[in-house]
Amino acid sequence: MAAIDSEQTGTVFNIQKFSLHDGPGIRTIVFLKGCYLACKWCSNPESQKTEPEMFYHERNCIHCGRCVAACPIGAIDPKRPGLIDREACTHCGACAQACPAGAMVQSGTKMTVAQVMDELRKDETHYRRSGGGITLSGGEALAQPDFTEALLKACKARGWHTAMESTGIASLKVLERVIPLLDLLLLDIKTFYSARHEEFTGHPNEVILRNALAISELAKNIAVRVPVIPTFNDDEQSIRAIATFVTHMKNVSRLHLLPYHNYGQNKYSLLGRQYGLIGIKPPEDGRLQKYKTIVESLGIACVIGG
Ligand SMILES: C[S@@+](CC[C@H](N)C(=O)[O-])C[C@H]1O[C@@H](n2cnc3c(N)ncnc32)[C@H](O)[C@@H]1O
Ligand code: SF4
Ligand code: SF4
Ligand code: SF4
Repeated sequence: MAAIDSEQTGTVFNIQKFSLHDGPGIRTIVFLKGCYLACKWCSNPESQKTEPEMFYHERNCIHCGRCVAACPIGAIDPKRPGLIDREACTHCGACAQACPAGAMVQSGTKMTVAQVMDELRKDETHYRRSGGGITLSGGEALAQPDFTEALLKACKARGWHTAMESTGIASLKVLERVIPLLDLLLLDIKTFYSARHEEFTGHPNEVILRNALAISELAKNIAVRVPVIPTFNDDEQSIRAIATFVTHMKNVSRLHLLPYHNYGQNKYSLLGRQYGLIGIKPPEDGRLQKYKTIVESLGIACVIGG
């Protein structure tokens, strides 16, 4: 394996330890910032922009004005600190550093591969004992290809199991560098229909579908994941179309149906944004069972949930 670039830098917004999801055993999930899509239901809205962003927790705010004084460009409203001119904001982080109350909190920080590895190594015994490892998530880890490649190489050099949650959006060159470093790829296919994809995620899906076929030649083990989102793809035709597409892919061990949840909804207001799917309820269990039967009828193992 080529030399590992431990000084490669990426923007990370969370390192979540002791996860029992997103791969086998006990895992650490490394969440990277930046995404090509903006799915209306996304539970990690803070992942979508590449740069660090500010969460404003109104209930913690003591209205001391320190963030306003610290901001070098006057982007924070003196009367309502939650009103940040997010277009003008340069992501310098001075407001969060000045806040004494944990009301202004920065999401996203630059880290080197060496710094992330220092964190991951603390749980190495758990990975070894449980057959676990690390999972890259986001955002889209492929949007930071050099960092992702260097981090995966560092993990493989220690013999850890590696996984990545992804939409597979990247150039073929990037895919060829990154995908072979994974023991498991959790690959989202959100819908087969491009116009519907564009309406709900901001982008069409031709590249995603084309890449999925290319990836399936490169990957050791793919678990396809379909977030089942009412008003978007929560119908038999949509699920059958995805599953039929998956029959043309190689190295797929199973397809997961992920029921919609609204766990990330409150984060939208903390970021000064509108949630795109207000009032939508998770799909009913009976419908999910029906979709599972459809997927299995095409010869694909199917699991409801992560
Ligand atoms: C946050 S995404 C990050 C990885 C990558 N961007 C993707 O979409 O595959 C991780 C997983 O969460 C799922 N997800 C995001 N928001 C969800 C929601 N509101 N309900 C159910 N699943 C959701 C995605 O479909 C994906 O499988
Ligand atoms: S991150 Fe910097 S530029 Fe943006 S609001 Fe805070 S202090 Fe102002
Ligand atoms: S520094 Fe923190 S507590 Fe003070 S006004 Fe700003 S957000 Fe509120
Ligand atoms: S692709 Fe993933 S991270 Fe990006 S917006 Fe959609 S669910 Fe969120």
